[in-house]
Amino acid sequence: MSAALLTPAEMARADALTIAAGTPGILLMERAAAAIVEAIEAAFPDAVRVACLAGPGNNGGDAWAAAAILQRRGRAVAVFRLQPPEKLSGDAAIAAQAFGNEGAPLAAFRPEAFDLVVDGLFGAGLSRALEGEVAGMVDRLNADPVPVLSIDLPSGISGLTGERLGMAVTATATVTFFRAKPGHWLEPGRSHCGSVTVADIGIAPVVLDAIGPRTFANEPALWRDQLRTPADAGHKYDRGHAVVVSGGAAQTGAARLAATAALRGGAGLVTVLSPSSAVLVNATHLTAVMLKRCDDRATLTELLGDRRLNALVLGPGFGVGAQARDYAEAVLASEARLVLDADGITSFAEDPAALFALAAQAADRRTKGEAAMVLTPHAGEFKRLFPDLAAADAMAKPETARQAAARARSIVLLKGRDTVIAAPDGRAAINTTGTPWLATAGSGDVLSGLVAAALAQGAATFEAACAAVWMHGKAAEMFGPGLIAEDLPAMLPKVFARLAAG
Ligand SMILES: NC(=O)C1=CN([C@@H]2O[C@H](COP(=O)(O)OP(=O)(O)OC[C@H]3O[C@@H](n4cnc5c(N)ncnc54)[C@H](O)[C@@H]3O)[C@@H](O)[C@H]2O)[C@H](O)CC1
Ligand SMILES: [K+]
Repeated sequence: MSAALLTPAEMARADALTIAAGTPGILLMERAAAAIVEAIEAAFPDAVRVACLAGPGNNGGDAWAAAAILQRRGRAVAVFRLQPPEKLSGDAAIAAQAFGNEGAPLAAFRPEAFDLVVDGLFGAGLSRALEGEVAGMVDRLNADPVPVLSIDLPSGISGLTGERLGMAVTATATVTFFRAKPGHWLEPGRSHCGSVTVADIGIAPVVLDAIGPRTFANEPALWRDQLRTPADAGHKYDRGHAVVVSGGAAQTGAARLAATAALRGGAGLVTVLSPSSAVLVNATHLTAVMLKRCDDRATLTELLGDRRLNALVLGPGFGVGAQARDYAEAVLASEARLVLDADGITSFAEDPAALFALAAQAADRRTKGEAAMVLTPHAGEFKRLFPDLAAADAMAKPETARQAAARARSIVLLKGRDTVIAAPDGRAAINTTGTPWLATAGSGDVLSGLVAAALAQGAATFEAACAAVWMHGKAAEMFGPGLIAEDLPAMLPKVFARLAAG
């Protein structure tokens, strides 16, 4: 469960359970402070003049406690605080008292006079936008090149949604405790954190049993065991047979990108189903990927009668309209699982409920009612199927995707700089890989193919989507700048090697 993310409320519960089990809060604070200092020693060994900014609560308490340790280690430390020590309460008051002096008012802080700034203004307790002198100070701090280490969260960032409340500190590094929060992985919070360290401060993982986290960082631990390598599988049929439906003669590239990705992603066999008008075009481009003619729903239904064809991608380059709806219905009536993307999604914009009903029927036929469909919308396509959820912009992205997944009885893979994958049972994973270069034509087609590859191998539907998103992003990271969609499938061998290396 190391991939579990805790909301600020769940984190407070973890604190409370730990304190109730006998660990004094001040000890947690001292361990937090020790972790902060350790991160400073590692990342900023030469910082002599350190400013610790202390807010009115326990985030500030962490800053006072860290200042005391830094001072004992010979660094020139100055505390700038929103409240004088006598105004503090609880553990923060204890930590402030333990520091040698009462610090100076925040207004006296000048970033340029320091080698490092420790941001202990607000953390999990941030409840409204930064305002007044704090807002002005954060502005000045962000404008200055001095490195910043934020405690728990960059002040101004919501731990739940990653949103900036008004404005927020831009940190070089962030040290959080026990488990990361959604705000460390969701934009813009992710971009404000710099490098994130999750420190162990003695909270026992057993508290997670009581908390029951439902949000995860999308790391291989979530799904690695669901992928099959040729070693596990006896022969190619054991790794399934993915199918991609091609568009007409002028729109065949998207399907081939998805098909190539499905093959590279580990499906044992891949077939492109092509309308007669595009068979020749597809045939001239395909080698290991097989090709079959398919012009209507009856043919598709007959082909899917062969249950070895167990995963199908519909949408990329297919065209918006009734045939897409017909084909989706045929797949959901079969034993194959469906990846519905692009035009396939848009074709249901007039009647999303019809799609969700088909998906629910398909799920009801599966063991444990497992989702039979993965929807892979970007924000615009998401809005076509879930206009009300897309409009609820105060809702955290994992929650938006979760509600959509429950409504659609499908896995919702909501693409973006911070892609979120959600399941009808409430689980949501925030992706941790990728680069801005992925915003290029055809990148989504490749992702759909990778989802189909994992489904073909028999991975559970949620884990298949998580694995595909992680590998898609890792392939982009490993390729580097100048990426185009065609470059991605060829990177998969390196991604698999990285996965095998652990
Ligand atoms: N999680 C752990 O194991 C530990 C967490 N620690 C640290 O505790 C903070 C959370 O402390 P808390 O007192 O609940 O909240 P904050 O310090 O983040 O906020 C203080 C206080 O500020 C007020 N406030 C909120 N928003 C604003 C605003 N925009 N302007 C002015 N004032 C605001 C509000 O009243 C808050 O209560 C956590 O982040 C960790 O750093 C433990 O110390 C160590 C273990
Ligand atoms: K902070």
